[in-house]
Amino acid sequence: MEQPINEVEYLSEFQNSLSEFHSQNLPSTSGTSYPSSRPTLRPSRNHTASSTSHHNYALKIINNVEEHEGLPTKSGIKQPFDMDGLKNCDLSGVLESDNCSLVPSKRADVNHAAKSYCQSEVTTFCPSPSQNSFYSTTVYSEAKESFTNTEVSEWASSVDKSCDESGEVTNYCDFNESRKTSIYRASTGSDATDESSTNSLSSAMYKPHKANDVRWEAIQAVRARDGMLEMRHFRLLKKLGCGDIGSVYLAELSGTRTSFAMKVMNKTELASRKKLLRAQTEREILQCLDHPFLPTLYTHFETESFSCLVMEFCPGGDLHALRQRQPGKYFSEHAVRFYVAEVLLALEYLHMLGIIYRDLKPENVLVREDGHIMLSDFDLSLRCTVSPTLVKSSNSTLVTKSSGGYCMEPTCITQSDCITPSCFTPRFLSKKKEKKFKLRNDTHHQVTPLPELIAEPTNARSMSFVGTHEYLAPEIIKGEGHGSAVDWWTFGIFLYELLFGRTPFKGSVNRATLFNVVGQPLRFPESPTVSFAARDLIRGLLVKEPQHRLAYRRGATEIKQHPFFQNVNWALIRCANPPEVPRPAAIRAAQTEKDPPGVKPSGNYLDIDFF
Ligand SMILES: Nc1ncnc2c1ncn2[C@@H]1O[C@H](COP(=O)(O)OP(=O)(O)OP(=O)(O)O)[C@@H](O)[C@H]1O
Repeated sequence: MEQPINEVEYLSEFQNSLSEFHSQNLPSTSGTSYPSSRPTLRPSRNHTASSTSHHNYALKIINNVEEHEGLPTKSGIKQPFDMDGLKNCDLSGVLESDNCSLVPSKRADVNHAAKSYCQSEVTTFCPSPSQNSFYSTTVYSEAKESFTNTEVSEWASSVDKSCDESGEVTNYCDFNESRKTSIYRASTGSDATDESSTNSLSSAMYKPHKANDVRWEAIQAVRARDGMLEMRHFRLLKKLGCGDIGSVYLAELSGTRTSFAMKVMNKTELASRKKLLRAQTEREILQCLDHPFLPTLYTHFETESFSCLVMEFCPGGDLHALRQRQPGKYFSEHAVRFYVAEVLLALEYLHMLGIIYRDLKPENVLVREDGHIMLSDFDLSLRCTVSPTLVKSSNSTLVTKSSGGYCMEPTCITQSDCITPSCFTPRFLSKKKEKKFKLRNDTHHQVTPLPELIAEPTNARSMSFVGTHEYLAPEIIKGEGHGSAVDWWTFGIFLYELLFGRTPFKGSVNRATLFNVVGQPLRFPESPTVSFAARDLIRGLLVKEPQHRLAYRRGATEIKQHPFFQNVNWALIRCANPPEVPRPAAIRAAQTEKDPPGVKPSGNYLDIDFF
């Protein structure tokens, strides 16, 4: 057996060799430098001060618009901020806690609805038993006010403290027992804790859709041999990037030829920056995901100094970089349809689990080895309860039959001009069987009413000021409290950016951008030419009042039914040919080449220090 290593030395040695490498001033690996990623706004560490400053900042934008060059005057726009509302809105304590309201819900209904929906496979993938237990172990409580604490006891105690200090928070926080602690307990104690060794985390081990994954098999084999995974099992090959709460490394599971992305977070730093909870939220969210367009957490382990998340490695870079490489720096409508359709399925799945993503932007959409996407970065996500409702049921026999079938949406039988026909039939079917399959499906569709499940956490509310300037929804900027509709706003901005190569409300500076989001109407550039359906979808999504926004009530279901997606086969999109597949040489380069010199970590941490 290999000798255990000192991971602090190991990592610092690795960092040193990287700096040495940088100082040699070697040419960039890619030869192309792209504009750095747009930083994400995060709640400040000081809740009370920062919450006030957010709103002061927002109010200042409106009250002092005259100061701002090139912006319309105050009289030129409707007063978009509710001053009285803000006065009455004490945000202390709720800012960083990301509290949300809990929908009173009957456990049985939830389980039944979720189960029926899973059987139908409308979303392609269903929550595993761990997710079902997510619903069933939730402590439901009726929220007196808009906010109910959903965080761990560690957090509750710090909020309690601020409640004592401010004396006002209790009006807004209706604490219930920590449901997080009842589902996943944070591993804080021991030096080396692989999740497999922790009972409370064992549900996270159940990933039914990973059965044939070589990486999963390699991990399981090491577990079977050594008991649990530790740092010594991995060889860190290169630094992939650096985020707000940690650095991501390309890592090889020693003795296997499998690569992973390992997010390494320094626990002392997390604690001193009060980011432990964010890190824990991200880990807990990753643990319950099992979806083709979302990251797989292969394992998590803790060492004395670090908390490490081992995820799937995406060698294709992100959509932000990929867009820069397109002619005109925008994607074709065909490619856009593919990417946004996959993102939509990922968001739908997240909402079904009560997770509001809140940080959609091309930088967070990574490209897998096969060209399909993976939504990454969950440290800003908001968790809340969701009450799935089966609004349209179908004959149970047919639903069962369909669960083994391929296609549930009425639109999916039409041949597509936007996504190659190969995606409409499973790859493993022969031509003859394909024909039969299509016939059977056609008939099926004519007679089978589709079940429709609404799993939109419509009642969730958070007051956090989080996101990326160009992607912030108006309700976040205005501090009105926001819910799942923010994901549909960002989805609209994302769609716009991929189609036009820029976001719709970008101003010369961040202040101007925020002002434009709130006060400026949506406009489309004359070129490139984009279909009416695409523009209509964007118009529906970029409605400033969340309650009038497309998908506000019925979530992704509404968007999937829009003509822009008319011919998309939702159930089989994961078998579709992606617009671009990373070339083997590019993959090899991503895996073997060292970092280019002077690479600045993307996604730099940006506190709201400019307020
Ligand atoms: N699974 C992955 N495969 C390949 N690269 C990855 C993977 N996950 C992250 N990265 C790279 O590592 C960088 C850091 O990722 P991380 O999720 O920690 O933060 P971020 O998204 O950049 O920023 P933040 O979390 O601060 O918003 C990313 O920019 C991305 O380039």
